[in-house]
Amino acid sequence: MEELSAAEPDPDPRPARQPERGRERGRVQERGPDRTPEPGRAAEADRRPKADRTPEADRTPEADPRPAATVAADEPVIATRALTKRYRGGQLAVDGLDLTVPAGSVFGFLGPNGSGKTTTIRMLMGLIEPTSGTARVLGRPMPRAARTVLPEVGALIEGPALYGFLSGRDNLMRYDAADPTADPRTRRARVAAALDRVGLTAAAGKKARAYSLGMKQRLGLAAALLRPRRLLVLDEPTNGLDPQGMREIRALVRELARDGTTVFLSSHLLDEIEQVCTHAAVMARGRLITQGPVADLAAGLRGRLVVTTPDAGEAARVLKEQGVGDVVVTGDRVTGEPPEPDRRDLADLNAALVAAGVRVRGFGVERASLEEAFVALTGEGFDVAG
Ligand SMILES: Nc1ncnc2c1ncn2[C@@H]1O[C@H](COP(=O)(O)OP(=O)(O)OP(=O)(O)O)[C@@H](O)[C@H]1O
Repeated sequence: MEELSAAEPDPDPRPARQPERGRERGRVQERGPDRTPEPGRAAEADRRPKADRTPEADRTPEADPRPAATVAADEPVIATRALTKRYRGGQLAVDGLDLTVPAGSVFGFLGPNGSGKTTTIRMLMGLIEPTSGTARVLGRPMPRAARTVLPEVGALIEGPALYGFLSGRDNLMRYDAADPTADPRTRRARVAAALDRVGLTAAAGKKARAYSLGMKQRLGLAAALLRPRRLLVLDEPTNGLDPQGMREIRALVRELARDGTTVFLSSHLLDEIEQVCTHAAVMARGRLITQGPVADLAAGLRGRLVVTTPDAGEAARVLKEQGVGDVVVTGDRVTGEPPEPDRRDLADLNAALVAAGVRVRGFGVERASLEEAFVALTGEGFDVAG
């Protein structure tokens, strides 16, 4: 959809599909002028020295006139407590969610289709009211503090709403002009900097309808970056992109994070989370399964023993004899569950293989993947078809 859509009166509108994006899944066109934080709108970032800023906790948020940017440095950028959404039809989409997104993290919000990711994001952005529970973004309660919080947040929820008949540059000029706090005298420079940031300078004069999906996503990011943001919320930012487009968006996200912006991105792609994120939360059927640093999520799991050998059959026999479980032979690879470290040393396993005349080319333990962690935690596969 290229045109800005008008706000829908229904507080829980169920999404229209976006045919041009070729998505398999329907979603709301969130970026209507009244419904989504305008990418071009932002308040001045707080420039007071840190020492002048006091923690939020002892203040009444409503009575507090300070901008959201004064949130204490160690306070989570997003914190929800028992956040719950039951849609009018009775569907429990989000069930008692306690989410903590640390400042400075690239936080992956992972879950199969229908697990409640978009519903959570819509509550965080103040687009829909929770049924119960609370959500704080940049230290302020949402949706109550949306007016002060949203200017600090750049959001790309589904594809960006663009005017196809305008060039990329003119689309950004429009977004910037919609920001009452944006100085028109510096508009051109701001737009040029944002285009440069996302690598669209060369294509800035082209009409947006001629942009590839990846270019449209980048233009959406540029719109979100017209002003400095403390938090970027990206809903499935690489969905529908080709591998090159995915790489570009991921590189951009990493770069933004290096500059100190907290990035909250939803995805149903496990490897994307592993590649880009420092932290992650895993959702299934509206409930939080786990959250924490990505490195820790799979660390609790034992990896799989992998032996590469031209003598796979013999190796499998020896490994079973040595107490290795679930031995699987695939070509010249033999894998299995290593015995508990206190029962058998890996060096002894290797020695046993060699003693039996197995020619070992490779021997090691492969780290468990996030996917294995997910399967272990939920007892079910990570089925993206939901
Ligand atoms: N407006 C609505 N009215 C009724 N049910 C809804 C509405 N929006 C979402 N749901 C339901 O709530 C559940 C969670 O949906 P949600 O879109 O939040 O999940 P998701 O993890 O973002 O999935 P996807 O990636 O497929 O969008 C699903 O069962 C969905 O059908």
